[in-house]
Amino acid sequence: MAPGLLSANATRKHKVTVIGSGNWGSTISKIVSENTKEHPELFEEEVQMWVYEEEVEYEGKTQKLTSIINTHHENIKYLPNIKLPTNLIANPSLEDAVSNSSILIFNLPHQFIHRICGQLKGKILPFARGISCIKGVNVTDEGVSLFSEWIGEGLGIYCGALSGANIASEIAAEKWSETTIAYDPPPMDNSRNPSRNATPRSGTPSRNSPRASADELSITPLAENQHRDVRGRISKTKLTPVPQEYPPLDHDTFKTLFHRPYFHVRMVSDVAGVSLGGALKNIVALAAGFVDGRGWGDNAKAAIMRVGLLEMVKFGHEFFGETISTGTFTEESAGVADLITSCMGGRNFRCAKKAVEKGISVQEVEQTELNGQKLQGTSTAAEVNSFLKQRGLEQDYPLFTAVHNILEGRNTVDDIPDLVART
Ligand SMILES: NC(=O)c1ccc[n+]([C@@H]2O[C@H](COP(=O)([O-])OP(=O)(O)OC[C@H]3O[C@@H](n4cnc5c(N)ncnc54)[C@H](O)[C@@H]3O)[C@@H](O)[C@H]2O)c1
Ligand SMILES: O=P(O)(O)OC[C@H](O)CO
Repeated sequence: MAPGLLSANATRKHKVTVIGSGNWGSTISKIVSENTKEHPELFEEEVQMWVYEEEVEYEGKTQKLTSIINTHHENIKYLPNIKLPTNLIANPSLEDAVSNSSILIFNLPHQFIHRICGQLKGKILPFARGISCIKGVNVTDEGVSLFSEWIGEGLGIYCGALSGANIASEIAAEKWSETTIAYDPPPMDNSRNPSRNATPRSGTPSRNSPRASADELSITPLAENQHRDVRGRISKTKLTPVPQEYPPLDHDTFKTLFHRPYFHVRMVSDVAGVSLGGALKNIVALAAGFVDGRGWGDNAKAAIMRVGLLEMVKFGHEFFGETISTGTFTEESAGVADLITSCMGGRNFRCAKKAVEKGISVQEVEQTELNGQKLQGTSTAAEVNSFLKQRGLEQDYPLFTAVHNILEGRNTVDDIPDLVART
């Protein structure tokens, strides 16, 4: 960052907490800890990582995972053989880990986020800002929401999203990759340096959108105390501005926090597109594993990716059409690139492939092969299916529906070609 861009009033530094310490949680913690150390003008050097405490066997003794991480600087269970920076502190207390943190990075399997957010209510700084690295969707009776919006509304903060073609083990080994961070800074955070967030809001209002009236959408200028939710509506959440004593929380600051020579960041504003791409590609990756496990080869896998991408874009436009940009799916790491890497080597792909090869369930492979790591595709397939079924739309998403039905034993892999034939 050019020093001249930093506000002259910035006397405080941002404290960063990562909530979650799995395979990706530990990798992202490594990345941000390297950057807080390199940028003391913006961030406190020490990074907190909340760890769901476990007892693990290490050097012939049963020990707490947090104490192993803090002593040996390695998460031996979820990210073995990778040295973690010494300024990264593993903390088993959620409340203590988030205390006084102005940047909260949510990075845990989506099945645990409800309970964690419930525990965080009232415990975080009112002006904290979040980045969700979670790949999943939240389905309730009212509809489907993204974790970025669900966290933001639940905790009364603004929350962006990070997602991309990011298999954690490769990034932890510092092999080059790209990612996408979507952050649409609330104007109140931006007023000190409006030119610093040059990326325009992407996406165009949908004509068929039932959710937001035209004058609510991004064509309407916002008042100083307003901001938009991820669907482009004027948000009902009342935000507390980031105090002037802190460096502004904008695209430049977030890029400085996450960008590494081996982890290239592109900043965009389409939070819905970035969040949705990361969630839906996990369903497609299961399908890719199914056909690969069946021995059908690369042509079949490419067909799965083509159909899957179409369903991802269709879902985005149909349910988040107000703001979502097709370009997020077709041009960003969070879209097509994540789809490809996940269908070639992700955990969802690998477990689905092995399940077909061995004639057992994907859940069984997850239990026996992943050493506590969690698949996101199986629950996302069920959640998306329940949402589509309630609306009578299963037939409009034949691949998503086929994946759920195969997981449930109602279809087999051999049915896939006929089920997706019209797409
Ligand atoms: N691993 C990857 O390559 C990768 C890459 C990009 C994004 N992601 C996404 O990142 C998110 C986090 O995944 P991950 O790979 O870090 O996790 P993981 O599957 O490696 O680890 C599971 C985590 O869940 C924790 N946990 C277990 N039981 C718990 C409980 N009851 N309450 C709270 N936590 C509990 C464990 O301590 C562990 O940290 C997911 O949404 C995933 O899709 C993963
Ligand atoms: O291993 P998966 O299937 O959870 O996918 C990992 C990442 O999301 C790939 O970008």
